[in-house]
Amino acid sequence: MQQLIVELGSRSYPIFVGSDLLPTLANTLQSSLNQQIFIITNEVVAPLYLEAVKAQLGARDIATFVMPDGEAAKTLTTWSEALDALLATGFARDCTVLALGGGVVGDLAGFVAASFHRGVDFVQMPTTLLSQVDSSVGGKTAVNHPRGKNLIGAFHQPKAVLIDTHFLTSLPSRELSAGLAEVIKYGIMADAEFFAWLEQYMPALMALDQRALTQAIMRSCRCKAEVVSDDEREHGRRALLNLGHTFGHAIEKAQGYGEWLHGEAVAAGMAIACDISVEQGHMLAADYERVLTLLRAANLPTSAPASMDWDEWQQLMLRDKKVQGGKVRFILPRGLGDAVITDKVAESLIVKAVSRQRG
Ligand SMILES: NC(=O)c1ccc[n+]([C@@H]2O[C@H](COP(=O)([O-])OP(=O)(O)OC[C@H]3O[C@@H](n4cnc5c(N)ncnc54)[C@H](O)[C@@H]3O)[C@@H](O)[C@H]2O)c1
Ligand SMILES: O=C(O)C(=O)C[C@@H](O)[C@H](O)[C@H](O)COP(=O)(O)O
Ligand SMILES: [Zn+2]
Repeated sequence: MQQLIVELGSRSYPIFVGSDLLPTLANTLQSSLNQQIFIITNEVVAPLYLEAVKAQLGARDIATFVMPDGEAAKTLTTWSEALDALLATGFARDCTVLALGGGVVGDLAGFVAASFHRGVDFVQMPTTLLSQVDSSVGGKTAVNHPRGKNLIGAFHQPKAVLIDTHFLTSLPSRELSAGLAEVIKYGIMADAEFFAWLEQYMPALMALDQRALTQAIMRSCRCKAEVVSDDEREHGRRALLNLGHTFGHAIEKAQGYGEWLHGEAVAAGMAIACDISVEQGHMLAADYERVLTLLRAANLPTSAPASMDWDEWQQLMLRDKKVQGGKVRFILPRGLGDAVITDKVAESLIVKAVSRQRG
């Protein structure tokens, strides 16, 4: 098992990464779990892993909320139902909310933990690649709104994150690819060497090679942890983790939550951001081609759906949480391993980039 720490002073927490952590779960999480544990999971993950997790928690008081599957369930309605179930347990403020599932479960459970009794302990057991490399770390919790993605939520850091790569053995390949989009994101925005490593190891990652997966997860979590430690509440550089998301969130909303997976939409969004950067004379055309090649090697889309017109793009992007003074702020790469936050992008470049079709 490997471990790293998200440094946040008195709220610092460990991330444990390994390939068979379930049997020693209680030991590993001993200091992070309370006596009363409210597990939030979903209808797909529960039959696969819930009993095994409960069996490891020993003589604790355990209650469970099983939510519907999918992005469409990341709503205030599900959040409210989870809170009803939690209130019905009679659990007190010293309970732990444990998220067992992908990013949808984690984001919703985190918001339940942030709001129950004004905030209780939260532990993440992410079961998708995307949640293991990104959403379980950093404390962004949220639900979607018909007007846009993640519009309602809170910052609420977990007490611990337990990443078991064994979970990935049951993950559908489309979901694996979606997770790889966020992995590739770290390479583009912050780490050119990691990007080159991914070019070499993408076939191994797609084949679920355990060594390669562990390395990719560790490097991704290290990158995210470092950014979060530096700027927990996104006053500045944390926004770089949003590379591809201004476009991606617009795609997810426009297509109907769950039609495009989050990672797929982010992949297309990153291709658009790189395209703009090339047009602005920053990213080299050759590096842009490397990005497209790597996204394709991970079976990810590299262009937006043709059905979206410019009015829809504009409307949706203006609801992005990075908007300041009525201006949309974009995360644009300057080259591989480097990105900036900017509101200085000619509209014509954006129109061109979102409507360019590459198949
Ligand atoms: N909070 C953050 O910092 C952050 C970061 C990135 C993404 N997100 C959010 O995360 C969400 C996407 O997360 P996701 O990609 O994990 O999607 P998801 O949670 O919908 O999981 C993907 C699918 O895989 C299933 N699944 C989960 N674990 C499985 C397993 N081990 N075996 C088989 N099936 C399994 C799920 O039931 C679901 O059908 C989005 O809502 C996105 O906005 C949040
Ligand atoms: O942790 C962050 O910060 C991120 O931006 C990570 C993103 O991958 C993630 O999708 C996040 O939920 C997006 O945040 P939002 O503030 O744009 O809703
Ligand atoms: Zn994301």
